[in-house]
Amino acid sequence: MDKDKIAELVIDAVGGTGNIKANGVCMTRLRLTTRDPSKVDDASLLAIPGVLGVRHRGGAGVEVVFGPRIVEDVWRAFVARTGIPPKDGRTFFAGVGGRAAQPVVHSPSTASGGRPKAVEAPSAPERPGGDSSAKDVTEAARTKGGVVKVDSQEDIAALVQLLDGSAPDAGETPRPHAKAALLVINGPNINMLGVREPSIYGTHDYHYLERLCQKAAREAGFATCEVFQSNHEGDIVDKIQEALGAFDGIVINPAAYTHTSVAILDALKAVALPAVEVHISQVDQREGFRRISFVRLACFETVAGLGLEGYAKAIRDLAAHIGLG
Ligand SMILES: O=C1C[C@@](O)(C(=O)O)C[C@@H](O)[C@@H]1O
Repeated sequence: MDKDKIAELVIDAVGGTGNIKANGVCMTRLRLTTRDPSKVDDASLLAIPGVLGVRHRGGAGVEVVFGPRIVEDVWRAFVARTGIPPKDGRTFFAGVGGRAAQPVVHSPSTASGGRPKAVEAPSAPERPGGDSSAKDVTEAARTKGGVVKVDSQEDIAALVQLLDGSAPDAGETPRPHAKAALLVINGPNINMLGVREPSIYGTHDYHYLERLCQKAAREAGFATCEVFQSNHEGDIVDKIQEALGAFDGIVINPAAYTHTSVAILDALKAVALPAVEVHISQVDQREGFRRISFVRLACFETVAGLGLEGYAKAIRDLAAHIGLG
């Protein structure tokens, strides 16, 4: 949908221009201060295309969460329509098209820190290129194209929060998208479940996995779940690209492409949807080449070695990550 139309719908849903006292924008959110917060219609806001959530701050503050790519366009249209200048006269941030690679936490499920944990072998995997720290990304944000400004502790904290997928600040009330859609992607030979190496991958067939994912998605609060499988790298890249704007998160088992595909990594980075990597087997305890995962660099968590049940965990963790439930 056109950003101007989205801005118009936002303005209507918060009670019209007359109800808006101040506005601002951060990397992911349109931040408004209202005159009468009771006029804010959360359901209408959540129904607007591109809106990922609504958060209330203090008595009169409301934040409409869009995500890093579209928020600034919507905000510009919003300012043009309302004529209300930004609160502090500055824009915040734009132009980082995707999340940075997240370090995978290789720890038991009691890992601390409030963010989803990886369920993986305890040994550190080899990862091509290494991790990007938030500091590196912040620096990149300053120097690369399309960037407006990242110059305060608050900006950096917000950037870290986005990269980290960490919990919202105390006092905020996360309200997830009313119709969250999940995409589960499976790579080559996963359609051979039940037949292929049952001692490693179990005896259940692919149809069983599809049903398991559908059930887990429903229970986790997703409104829809598509389970996709392909033996072809390009088809998986196409599917990931098509997910932009159509799905709220991805659970992916790239199978053998895990260990080889920069193209799938790049597609995941391009769409920047929250993603979980899942493997049926304990990849870190098998042949050396299975310890390399390219896609891991674009996923906030890896679940491995839990059999097909690992998909259910990945789906639950993704749901928690995007604020469902
Ligand atoms: O096909 C697969 C399946 C797999 O991704 C798993 O789910 O354990 C592990 C990969 O190494 C392998 O190529």
